[in-house]
Amino acid sequence: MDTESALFYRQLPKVELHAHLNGSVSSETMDLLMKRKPHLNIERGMTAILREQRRSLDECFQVFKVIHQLVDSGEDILLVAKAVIQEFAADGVKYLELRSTPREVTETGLTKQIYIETVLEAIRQCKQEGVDIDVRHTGGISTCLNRFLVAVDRRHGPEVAMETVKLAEDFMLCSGGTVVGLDLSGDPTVGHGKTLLPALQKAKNCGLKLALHLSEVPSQRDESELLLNLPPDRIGHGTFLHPEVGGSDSLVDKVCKQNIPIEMCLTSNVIGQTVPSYDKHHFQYWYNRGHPCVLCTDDKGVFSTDLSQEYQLAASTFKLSAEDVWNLSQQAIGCTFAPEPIKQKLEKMWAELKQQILQ
Ligand SMILES: CNc1ncnc2c1ncn2[C@@H]1O[C@H](COP(=O)(O)O)[C@@H](O)[C@H]1O
Repeated sequence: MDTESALFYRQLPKVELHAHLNGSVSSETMDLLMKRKPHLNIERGMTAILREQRRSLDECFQVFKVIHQLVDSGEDILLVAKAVIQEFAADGVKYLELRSTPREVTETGLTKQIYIETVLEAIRQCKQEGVDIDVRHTGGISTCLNRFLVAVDRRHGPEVAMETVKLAEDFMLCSGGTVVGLDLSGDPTVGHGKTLLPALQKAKNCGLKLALHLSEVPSQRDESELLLNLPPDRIGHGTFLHPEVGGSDSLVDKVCKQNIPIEMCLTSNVIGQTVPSYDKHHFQYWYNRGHPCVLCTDDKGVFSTDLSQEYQLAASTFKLSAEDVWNLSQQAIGCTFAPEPIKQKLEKMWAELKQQILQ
């Protein structure tokens, strides 16, 4: 990327809606964690995949297992969550919805409750520190607005999913609006979404927004048919929804009629080889239909990317003008799970920055 366009993408105000906390840990933070736990013998190449490399999805999921060994206490979670938020903010992200799967680790005293509380504490501290810096330097907002989605890992089955929904509901009610929704993620080749329907339905009924990974691999057509009836509020990936790649018109109809935004993660999909190359990415299909598409990073640490690079990649691959790129980043505001006043605040921020950045 030449420096001038790199600056444009960095300065572009952005919204990040699909970021898994443990997949987003930077190599700098990983180095710190590895130093703290030398007995694990984990090296850099085990926690991140270079942009040029290709892996099977299964190999990508092995990487998360390694990272989970490094991040296994409340102290670790506070460290990674704060660092990830600060890195997104430094990349020009103005609003971030982080997602993470609460875990329990007996040896360190970590419980799922403490896990979520710690992420919320990290968000609180970043807000506090951001405000402080803002006051001292009067230099614009130095952190981003944050919301949190509690993640259900599909591998753990329906009972754990139901427990997680209950936990998410409790936190939605006592987090002052920070916990806004539920994510369904995990290895898409494991389990079937129909067993998770009661938990997802319960989440929806209690007011949690649903961001569901759908059709990330080709075998999920029936599952997507079923889950789209809920319906979800956003779709993660949606790589194999349309008929050209083995999806169906019925799936496309459901997504379009309900106008469900799709979170798209170019680098992640190409490295994980669910998409053969950038120019074959399904972004093109949905963008050409005028459907709301939100560019996201997925796992910026594991896939060695950041949101500025994802915008730059989409622009160069699909020949988007600066105005198109601007509209894409602005459209993402409407796809957030933020309440109306926050959306208005973001719209105002975009309007104020437009002249300065697009000139
Ligand atoms: C590559 N595409 C993907 N598809 C599905 N699930 C994914 C994912 N990338 C990440 N995760 C989910 O996020 C977890 C790591 O972050 P947290 O420990 O929750 O913060 C992974 O274990 C997986 O469940």
